[in-house]
Amino acid sequence: MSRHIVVGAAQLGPIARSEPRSRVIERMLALLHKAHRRGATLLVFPELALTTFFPRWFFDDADELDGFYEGEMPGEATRPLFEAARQLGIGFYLGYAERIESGGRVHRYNTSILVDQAGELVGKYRKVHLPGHHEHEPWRPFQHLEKRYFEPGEDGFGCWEAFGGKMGMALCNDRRWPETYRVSALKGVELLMLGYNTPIHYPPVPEHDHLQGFHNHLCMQAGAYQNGMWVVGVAKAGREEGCDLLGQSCIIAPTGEIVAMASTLEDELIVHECDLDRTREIREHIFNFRLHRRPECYGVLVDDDQ
Ligand SMILES: NC(=O)N[C@@H](C(=O)O)c1ccc(O)cc1
Repeated sequence: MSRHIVVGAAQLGPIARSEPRSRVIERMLALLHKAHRRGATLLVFPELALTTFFPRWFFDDADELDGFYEGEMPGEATRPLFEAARQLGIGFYLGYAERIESGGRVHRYNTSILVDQAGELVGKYRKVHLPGHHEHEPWRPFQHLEKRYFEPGEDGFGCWEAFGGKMGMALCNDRRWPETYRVSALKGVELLMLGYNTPIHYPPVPEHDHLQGFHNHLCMQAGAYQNGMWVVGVAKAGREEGCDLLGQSCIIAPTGEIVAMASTLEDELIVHECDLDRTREIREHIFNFRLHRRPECYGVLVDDDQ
């Protein structure tokens, strides 16, 4: 089987709070068809791709909050995406807010799924590194209440055999953490998909606002190179409900080089043919984990007593 995958990154422009799921799905279907025409067999959508980035508001009303979550996947609104995937033979990664009831309790996660070219679910990932805060902080111009609205995923990072390779998933803030890439690489991941919603303004440290684009690429390029993997980072971008979100969606080679990048803050498709065997240029040489890694010196990474 060919080790080349034509991958698309489907950046989304802003989604208004009032925009119905059906309209967002239409936008996503347009990108899916376009990606198919350009030969892609895998399309990566952003984090929380079906709604506006709702953690920017404090909600008192549980029903209003629940309106942003999916109780089933596929559900009524998202089924057309699965059907198009099957008809066109193009798989996808999708980020969404997941609400489940289990053990008599409600659980909410910031989740992504991987769907194959037959429209079948391959895997699910629940965000590990939840940023932001838990309580309402009225001093902020907008909230970042991910810690309130989601539980951290307990399954950690995975590796899914699909599309002729080994695929990994992460979400937004995960991309800033080296452990995300290293754990994924140790599990064999060759291509890591990653959706994000990144406000340009960072209320606790506004001195860093002008560095958002730099930090975005810095961590993903370093993660790709230091672990010899392809990274596909996909934004929800533009001015959404008065909040500016970073764009610059990109596809990064295992050498750390950006090989494709979005140039707008709107719905935009970028495509690249990724040769999964290029992971070997790095993994069999400079970052040959078996030969050069020294885990006996890294104990403090996982054990606070060392
Ligand atoms: N959706 C996200 O995970 N966004 C985060 C990121 O871009 O890393 C993030 C982290 C802290 C903030 O105050 C705002 C946004």
